[in-house]
Amino acid sequence: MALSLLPHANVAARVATRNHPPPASTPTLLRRRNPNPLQCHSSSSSSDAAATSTALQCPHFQSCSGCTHEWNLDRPPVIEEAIEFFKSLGVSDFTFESGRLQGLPCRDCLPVRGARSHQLLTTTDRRSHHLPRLPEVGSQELLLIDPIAGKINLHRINGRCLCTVILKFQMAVTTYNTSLPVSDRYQNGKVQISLVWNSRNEHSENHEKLNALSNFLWRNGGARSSNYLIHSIWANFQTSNSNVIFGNRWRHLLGQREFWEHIGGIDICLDPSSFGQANTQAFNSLLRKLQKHVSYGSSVVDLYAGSGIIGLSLAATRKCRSVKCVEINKESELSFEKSVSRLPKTIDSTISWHNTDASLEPLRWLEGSDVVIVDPPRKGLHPSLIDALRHFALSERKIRQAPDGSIVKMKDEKRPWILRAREASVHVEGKTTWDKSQKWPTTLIYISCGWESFKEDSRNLLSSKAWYMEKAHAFNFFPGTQSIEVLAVFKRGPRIALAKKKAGKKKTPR
Ligand SMILES: C[S@@+](CC[C@H](N)C(=O)[O-])C[C@H]1O[C@@H](n2cnc3c(N)ncnc32)[C@H](O)[C@@H]1O
Repeated sequence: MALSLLPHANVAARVATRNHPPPASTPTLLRRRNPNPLQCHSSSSSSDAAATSTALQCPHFQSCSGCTHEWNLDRPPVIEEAIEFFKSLGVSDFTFESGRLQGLPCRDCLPVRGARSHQLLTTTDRRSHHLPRLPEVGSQELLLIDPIAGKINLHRINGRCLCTVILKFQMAVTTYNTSLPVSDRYQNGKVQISLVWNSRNEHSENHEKLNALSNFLWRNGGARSSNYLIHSIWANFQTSNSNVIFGNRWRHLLGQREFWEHIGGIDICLDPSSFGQANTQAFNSLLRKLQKHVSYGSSVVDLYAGSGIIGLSLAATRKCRSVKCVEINKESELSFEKSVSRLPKTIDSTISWHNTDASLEPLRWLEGSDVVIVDPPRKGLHPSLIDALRHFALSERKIRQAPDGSIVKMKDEKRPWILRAREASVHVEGKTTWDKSQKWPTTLIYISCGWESFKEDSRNLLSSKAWYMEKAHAFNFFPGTQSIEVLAVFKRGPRIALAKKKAGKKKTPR
């Protein structure tokens, strides 16, 4: 079934890797969680068994463009560079959690091209080979998809080619089924399918193909089928030729409307239109680590917040006095609202979600919080936000001297979209009234999925000595790739050497 779609040279290079598994070595730095059962039972710890347990074990490796290495998945090559990078910034206790290595990612969006193959919709594509497999269907009269290497091949539905009507599809797996023991939930996940349709809306021509396709999928994988694997089917309408993944119009077609996950200690609702992390388990580990870096009762601003998972999880687990989420995608608002509705009633936190561009007026969003969280897209932080982070950190004395403790200039703003953005789209008031005296973040937590942009942003932040980096952790969100997810904690001010700190302590009179 796997088709060789890569250029020849690329395939040859991978064959070479496959033929020579490197010796299994797990440096002390690399701590494995949920080790593969193979490894647990190998008290003889033969190097073969160890090498297998950290191998990709994917039949599509040679034909799929998703993964770059097949062996030692618990130590992606980029880790060597990361160790050196963090050491150069004064962080020598950098940690890397490799987590579970096989069958993890829960979300992917793949383009549709070409026409070949004989499958309904399997999930044996790049990075998604773990997803529950949908039944294979031999009929050539129906939709046939082969999601290898991101190239999904459509055949025909009722004799007509579909390639011109469907652009791509997104699949997301929910493991939220509280009637199952936690250990069984992953294997029993259900798939939410979003079909990105090349038309303006559900009434445009081709709508009968959309209905036929979704009904076909539902009949074969929906709640009443013997292979119940599909959680829901959505359509998105997108006619643009640009790189934009989704259009603005969404329609829920079949199955359950709400898609829930339990991450970071809370229930989270994720509509297909809002951002969702691809590896739920690794993201959960990241959130657990992040929570330890936020003091109880902090005020938090969560920039690039998506549907607010990070901020809401902190509100619940760190009893934050306030959480402000800032996100540019309006579609995430509904998911945020639904998640707020399931927060424990005991939470006494003022929570808000603002639909705006975090790079406009960044000082306004930073003011009044102890902790700022940034989780930007791959390209990293906006220059205006980096400037703002450096600016207030360097202007500390000026801030203290300002009569109202504020350095945000209150110009007479008239632009309606700025004024609208200042108002929270969602606002939940806490019960306790806190002292609202002005303050500025002393902790900056940077979550990054773009290693190159992260390095550059870190250098920019640190160059003025406005911040120093205190801790750094990385997580294996996509085993088999060079991609790592970084969690870095910065503290305001210049780094105070440990020796100096100790010396200072001795002098303190008792
Ligand atoms: C990597 S995602 C993180 C989302 C969220 N923190 C999470 O973990 O689910 C980046 C988010 O930044 C949002 N974003 C991109 N540019 C933005 C901007 N200029 N201002 C605010 N949000 C932005 C995207 O829409 C996306 O939801």
